[in-house]
Amino acid sequence: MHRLSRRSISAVLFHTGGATRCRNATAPIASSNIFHKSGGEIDEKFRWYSVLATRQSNHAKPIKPFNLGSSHPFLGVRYESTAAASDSFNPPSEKYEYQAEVSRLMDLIVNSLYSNKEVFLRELISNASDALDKLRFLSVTEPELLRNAVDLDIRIQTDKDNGIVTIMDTGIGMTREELVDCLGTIAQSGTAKFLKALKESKDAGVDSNLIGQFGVGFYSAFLVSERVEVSTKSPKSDKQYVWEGEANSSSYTIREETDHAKLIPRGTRVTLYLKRDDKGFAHPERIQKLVKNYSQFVSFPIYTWQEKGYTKEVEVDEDPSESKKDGQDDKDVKKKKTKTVVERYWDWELTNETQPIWLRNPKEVTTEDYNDFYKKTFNEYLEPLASTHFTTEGEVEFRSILYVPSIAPMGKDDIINPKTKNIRLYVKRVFISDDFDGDLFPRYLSFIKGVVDSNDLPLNVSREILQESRIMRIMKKRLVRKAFEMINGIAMSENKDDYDKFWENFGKHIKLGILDDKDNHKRLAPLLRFFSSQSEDVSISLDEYVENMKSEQKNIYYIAADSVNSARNTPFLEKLLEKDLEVLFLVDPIDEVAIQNLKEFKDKQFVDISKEDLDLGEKDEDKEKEMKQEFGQICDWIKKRLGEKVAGVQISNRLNVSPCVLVSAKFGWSANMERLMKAQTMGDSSSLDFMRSRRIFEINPEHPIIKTLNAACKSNANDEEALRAIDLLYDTAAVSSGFTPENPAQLGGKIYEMMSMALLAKWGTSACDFEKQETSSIHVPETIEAEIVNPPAAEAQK
Ligand SMILES: Nc1ncnc2c1ncn2[C@@H]1O[C@H](COP(=O)(O)OP(=O)(O)OP(=O)(O)O)[C@@H](O)[C@H]1O
Repeated sequence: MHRLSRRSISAVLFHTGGATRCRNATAPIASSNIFHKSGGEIDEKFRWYSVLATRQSNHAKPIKPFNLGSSHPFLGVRYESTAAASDSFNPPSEKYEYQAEVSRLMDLIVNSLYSNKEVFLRELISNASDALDKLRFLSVTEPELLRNAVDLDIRIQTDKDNGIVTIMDTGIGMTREELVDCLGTIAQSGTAKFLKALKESKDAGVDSNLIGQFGVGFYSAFLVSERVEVSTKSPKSDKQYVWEGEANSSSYTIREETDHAKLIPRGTRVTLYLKRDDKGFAHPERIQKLVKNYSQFVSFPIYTWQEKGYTKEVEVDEDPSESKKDGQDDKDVKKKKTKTVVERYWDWELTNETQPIWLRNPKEVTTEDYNDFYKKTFNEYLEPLASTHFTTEGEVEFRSILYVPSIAPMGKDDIINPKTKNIRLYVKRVFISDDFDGDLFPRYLSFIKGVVDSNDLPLNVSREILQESRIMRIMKKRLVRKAFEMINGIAMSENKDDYDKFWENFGKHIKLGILDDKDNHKRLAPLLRFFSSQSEDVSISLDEYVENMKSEQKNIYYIAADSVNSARNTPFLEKLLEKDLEVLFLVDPIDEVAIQNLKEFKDKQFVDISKEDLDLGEKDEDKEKEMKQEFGQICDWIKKRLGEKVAGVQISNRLNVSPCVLVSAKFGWSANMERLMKAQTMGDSSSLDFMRSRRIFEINPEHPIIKTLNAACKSNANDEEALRAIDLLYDTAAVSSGFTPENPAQLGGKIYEMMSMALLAKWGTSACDFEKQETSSIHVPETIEAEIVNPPAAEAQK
């Protein structure tokens, strides 16, 4: 008989010119049809045939795990490689090109990803489970979809002799169009994410962990298979179709299934013809182990085809001459002799736990179970930071398990993207949706993952109905409260690292919550963390700050800056450090707005120490009066010189080292905010001018510069040098107070000018003379040398 190899099949291509479906902008391949030569003996062809296990024993009767019903398509069937299989005539196949991305992915899967191959089973089971979910969901409004009375389950059968694994489901199946759409293109997020992560991966080689993290969906079948066949029947179509693809091929074929032995009432059968080195996956025990490991929490029963055995007694024929005793005849001896034998048979075995974990009693579920469920449900690689399992009763009843992931989602946009598919909503165990737009959690808590199962919502619920639903609103409130309890649990935990991790990953979300959710300020505020003047390396909570407050201290002080380093060195801190008052350092751009929104914590007002009217609780009216008398004139003189640049000049109560500082108006932008707003205008900050807050110039009356200027003002208010010193003082104060100088080059010029004046005064020689001198011959007088080592300004700073 003519033997037709697969290679020769693909070579037998006939151009028919018939209608060919070809998608994705790839050039249509000429309508090529593959004919399986009638009567040809083809190795790879397998036929389904029924083998009902013979169960004769009345001893250990095998227990059937469930009643399949006679119409079940997969009842006790197994593959057999047989030549007789090719008797039927296969209809023409249509050939399609994969979308470019799929080709790239396939190439990667086949040629680069060697480790973690076993995830193929997880991916295919997950697809089967999704297909069953879809069917169950649609059948709520279209009960006729379930007209073929087959159970909703997944069955995995192996043929270890031939290296074949088959995953079958009775789910929604696919029409011909859906086959092209789903198994030739990448539209869905998981695989697209994988490709993106791969692209972003710095090293040119492939990180084998990525596949474990993301999965590559259906295409992972090619991790282990040289050929994949998907035979599928949708209730929307009268016909069953077969998709066939090979590793290392840029195209696939689709044909109609005509072999009656292979027809199924509904669902999908994925047949994997394993690569030579991967045939080990076709061992029934290995598949069983993988199902237990990866798909324990799939909410449909998963059966695997297992060899079983039971013992029975059988009679043994013996040689009568050996055992016959006097008076016994042959018959008596035979009757008594039996032996125990093991009878082998094959049957389906339920391999997973079908009661959803959230329906179980929390006391019986271990942390490991929760973590496994999390990883498997959300395709996560790392364990969650925390989880909570609860049932709410009363007005609305629902069960839920929520998780805090251990890392923030990749990509900057995710922080404000509430469409995360992180919450899976079930109604009476039927999966309804994971597509929520802030309906169950506010956007700042969109990182929370979990499942919610309610008996109170209608099954045929649309998004619009969900949004309007009072039940959803109540659910949202309770879920948010539980999420806060869970996060608080991390904060309270003895393991400080956990909260540090949480804060690093989701601190921004919490701050966003302060802006977005006024009603929950009381829950959000204790979660905030900041560095402070007394804790520069370890961030502290507001509770810790309040506990650490001085008895007479009324306010919570803060300064916003671009880094801890700038905050630590700001002149605004001087007096507070001296008085041992703690100051929070707000170094994240969102911090300042968040704190301004919060306004107070435990009845203590937040006070920006860079703003006017700073009250440090030490009012001495007599001293103030005295100071005003002594320095009132210089204040007016400086204001006159600076004109519109400042709204006023005042004697400062916050300085003890610096000569002056530029403070912002109470309700205006701080220097930090001005810098941030300017950065957002991308260069053109003219529109911001009117938004700038008025600035107040504060002077330190104890500082030698101010004292000297005070004397100059009193003796000659028109002294040019003194007036220029005021200009420089203003520019320098602006810089040290965190403002951007208006004219940096001019400021540089002023500093150089002052430097030359100072040098000339000290060295008593002109620059020209200085240049003329040999460096080695410069004589530094002893007194000056001492001053350089320990300059007067430095002494003042001490
Ligand atoms: N057993 C199946 N029954 C019905 N449709 C299926 C089945 N397997 C795959 N599909 C269809 O093929 C599509 C692509 O599958 P694939 O596994 O590549 O991605 P996905 O399941 O959508 O996403 P992900 O794997 O990231 O969860 C699915 O969305 C589904 O529409």
